[in-house]
Order: sequence, then structure tokens, then C-alpha cells
Amino acid sequence: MKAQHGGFSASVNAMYDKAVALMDLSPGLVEKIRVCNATYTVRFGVRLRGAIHTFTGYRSVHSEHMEPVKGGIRFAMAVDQDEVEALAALMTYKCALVETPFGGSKGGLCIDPRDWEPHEMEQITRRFAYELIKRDLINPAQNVPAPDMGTGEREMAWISDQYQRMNTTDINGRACVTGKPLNAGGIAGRVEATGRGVQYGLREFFRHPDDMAAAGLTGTLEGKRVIVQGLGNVGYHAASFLRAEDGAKITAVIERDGAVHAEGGLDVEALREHIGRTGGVKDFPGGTYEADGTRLLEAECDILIPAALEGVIHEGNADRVKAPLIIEAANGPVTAEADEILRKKGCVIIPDMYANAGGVTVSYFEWVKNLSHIRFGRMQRRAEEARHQLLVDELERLSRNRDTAWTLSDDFKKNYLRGAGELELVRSGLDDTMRAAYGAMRETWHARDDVPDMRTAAFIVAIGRIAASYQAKGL
Ligand SMILES: NC(=O)c1ccc[n+]([C@@H]2O[C@H](COP(=O)([O-])OP(=O)(O)OC[C@H]3O[C@@H](n4cnc5c(N)ncnc54)[C@H](O)[C@@H]3O)[C@@H](O)[C@H]2O)c1
Repeated sequence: MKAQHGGFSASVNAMYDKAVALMDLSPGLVEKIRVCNATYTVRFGVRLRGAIHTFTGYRSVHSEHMEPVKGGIRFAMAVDQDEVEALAALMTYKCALVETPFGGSKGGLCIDPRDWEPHEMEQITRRFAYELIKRDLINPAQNVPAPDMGTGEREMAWISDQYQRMNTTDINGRACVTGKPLNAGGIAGRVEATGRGVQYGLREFFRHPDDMAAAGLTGTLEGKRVIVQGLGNVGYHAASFLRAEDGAKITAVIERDGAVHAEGGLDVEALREHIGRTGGVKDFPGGTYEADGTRLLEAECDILIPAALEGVIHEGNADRVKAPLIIEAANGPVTAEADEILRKKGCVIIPDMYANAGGVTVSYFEWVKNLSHIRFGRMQRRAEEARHQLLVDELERLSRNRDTAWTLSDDFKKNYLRGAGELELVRSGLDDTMRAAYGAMRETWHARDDVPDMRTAAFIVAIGRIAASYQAKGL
């Protein structure tokens, strides 16, 4: 599905060039920020099922203006150097936009995880991790991966363990990777974080009537028709939250084996369970099946959420896309050519570097938690508890002195004293981040007549911050 002219990197660079043309930066700095610093390619063998199998993997470092560099590891057959370099570049811009103190990186392994048993995947993942760890391409201070397509908590736990076996005296070893399970140094809310960020980003859009007007939308998220491509980690969580908490209707889901649609809305939880059990959307009883799923990208809806692959909306189909609003949950789902076509049609695109930044934001919280060696929010909770206890004591004293009948219930005391747990802190930190980044992006979008869209605005904000970092520190 790489329907991109000149590849994914060329598409990202075309968008970058459009933004820097509106900025006052020296050509040398423009070039330095654009280029990918380094890409390491590894080919390694693993003995499986009685034979040696050779795998090819990559770790690309786009910008080290801040370290560690950060970016997921993708397991998919379509992984290649161009793809990881484009994804690494997007990580640089994304981290700058949401102000996480990281440079950009990305990794990938050419593999279809469905071809292998879990114990074989463990062997392959550990071996890939070993190759990267021994070159400091996984390291808490230098390069910190996370999940991406085809990987999740399971793979992150193996990578973390592999690093710690090879670096037994590194007290910060757990911070070498984020997206780990909770019982292996993860943080509450990381699995859902990218989908949650998509939801928060949409909520923020719907808080701004003039932004909605640009897409010809009115009202709230309630009842809006949403089409989602890819019901994986990001797509599922976004769809599930939007449906359950904002009242949106998921009218179609596009997956590898086709699509299902239902004008009245799909039961996302039942569909997820069906995909898990059968491997696809076919035969799902709650909707109509369509073998040519990609056609649903062009169906009537209010919001289109591509949450699978890059390049799915391209020169060849952009003109037929009817959604007035696209939120890019996936990285690079709209090519540079399609972006132009859609903008001319009046479609508003909430760009990937903002839309899917929830993952890296909560990864940052996890990294900080690992480095601080204390459960996230624990100190703060203790301080809050102490403060709340003072308040409760004082209220009780007052009530006694005035000889009134009211006393605080034990329930109230328990709940009041409990304070915010890790999940609440993570969610509020994510919400705050998404609001601040949206504000910076829209301010640039609206402040200047020559900034045509939100994506260009996002690039301008991100590049401005990276340039400032280079100018402050030198190269
Ligand atoms: N996981 C994260 O935290 C994270 C963070 C930021 C961005 N992203 C981006 O979000 C996208 C999805 O990542 P994910 O982690 O949800 O991956 P995932 O592997 O959990 O899910 C991907 C889903 O897309 C489906 N899919 C694959 N090929 C498809 C096709 N041709 N047509 C329709 N559906 C297809 C898969 O079956 C799967 O359900 C990627 O672009 C990734 O880079 C992920």
C-alpha cells in the first residue's frame, strides 16, 4: 500500500519544505533539520524450526538535537529504510510539537508476526534488540524505543529484559524502552494513550467553532459519523472512547480483509472481539461486509480516522474522499499530493504529528517514572494526602466547636484522601499536553494568512523549536 510518489520520506519532506518556505531560517539550518542523521541496517540469523532464518531490521536516528532520541519499533513486512527514515523524521517534529524533550528515531523489522509462534517471536525480538543494544541504539540515555504497528507491551518487556541482562549495573535500565507492561515498569494508561490522544485532539477541535466552520461542521462529537481504518491499538482505543464517552457513531471499520459498515453505528467492542477470534471483519453479524475495504475511505461521514498505514489517501483517491475532517491517527496516511487536493476541496486535516502524539507523551511520563524509581505521582499523592488531612481535621474541629450535627462520612474521607492515582495523573497530563499543542498549532494557523492549513502550522511550530534548540546549543 505504498502509493506514494517518490516514497514516504519524499512526502514528509515536501510537507516540511512547504513550511520552511514560510519561515526565516538559513538554508544550512533548513537542510540540517531535514536530513536523517543515520540509519543502521542489521541482518541477523535465528535458528527456528530446524533452519536458519535471516531477518532484516533498521533503527533510524533522524535528529539528536535532544537526547535520548525516541520512536517506536514496527514489525511489518513492508518495513524498509525509506519508511523508518520518514517515521523517524515525523518523531522529531512530533516531539517538538508536544514539547517532549526527545530527538526523533524509529525502528522496524521486516516480519509478519502472524507467521511465528510467541516463543519464536521472543527469540527474534531478543536477537534484534541485542543487535541494537550493543550499538547503543537502545539505551535509556540515548535511544528509547516504544511500540508501533505489530508490536506492543509483550515485545517491549522482552526488549527491556534483554537490555537489563546485557547491562546489569545500569540502574536506569528499565527506562531503555517505553510501552512496557505495568508489572515490568510500565505506566497506567500507556496502552490506550495514542487512541486517547486522538480523542482529546478531536475534543479540542470541537471546542473551537471557527476551526469546525473551516470543515463545515457544527455541534459536538455526539452523533457524528466516524469511519476508522485499522482497529488495532490506536484505532480501537480511539473508536471505543469516542463511542462510549462522546456519543460518536462508528459507522464503518476498514481492516486488512475488507470493511464492515452500519449506518446506525457498529458495536466496536463486539467487533474487536470478532477480529481477535476470527482474524478479520468478515462475517461480523453487526454490520454489512465489503470485500474492497479501501472504498469505505471514500464513504460519507463526518470524521475519517485512518489508523493503520501510511499513504492510504493518495493522488488516486483523494478527490473521492468525502469526509470534511480527517484526523491522522496513523503516521503519514495522507500523501503530500493528496494533502493539496483535500485542502482545495475544503477538507480539514488534523495532522499526524499532533493527532497521534498521545503515545510519545505518555511514553515520556513512563521514562520519567522509570528514571525517578518511584511510582508516578506517589510523592505528590503523599503530599496531597497530608494537605487533605489538615483540611479534614480542621473541618471536623469547626463542626465540633459549632456543635452542629454534621460530621464527615467515612466514605467522603476515604475518597477525598485517596487523591489522584497514576491513571488520573497520566490522563490529565496528556489532556494538558494535547490542549497546549493544539493551541500553539491553531495560533500559527490563524495568525498568518499565508499558513494554509493545520499541518503547515504544526510543522512551523515544531521546526521553530528545533531551530531554536540548534541555535542555542550549536550543532
Ligand atoms: N502504537 C502507538 O502507540 C502509536 C503511536 C503513534 C502512532 N502510531 C501509528 O498508528 C498506526 C497504527 O499503529 P498501531 O500501534 O495501532 O498498530 P497495530 O498493529 O496495533 O494495528 C494496526 C491495525 O491496522 C490493521 N491493518 C493493517 N494493514 C491494513 C490495511 N491494509 N488496511 C486496513 N487495516 C490494516 C491491522 O490489522 C491492525 O488492526 C501506525 O501508523 C503507527 O505508526 C502508533
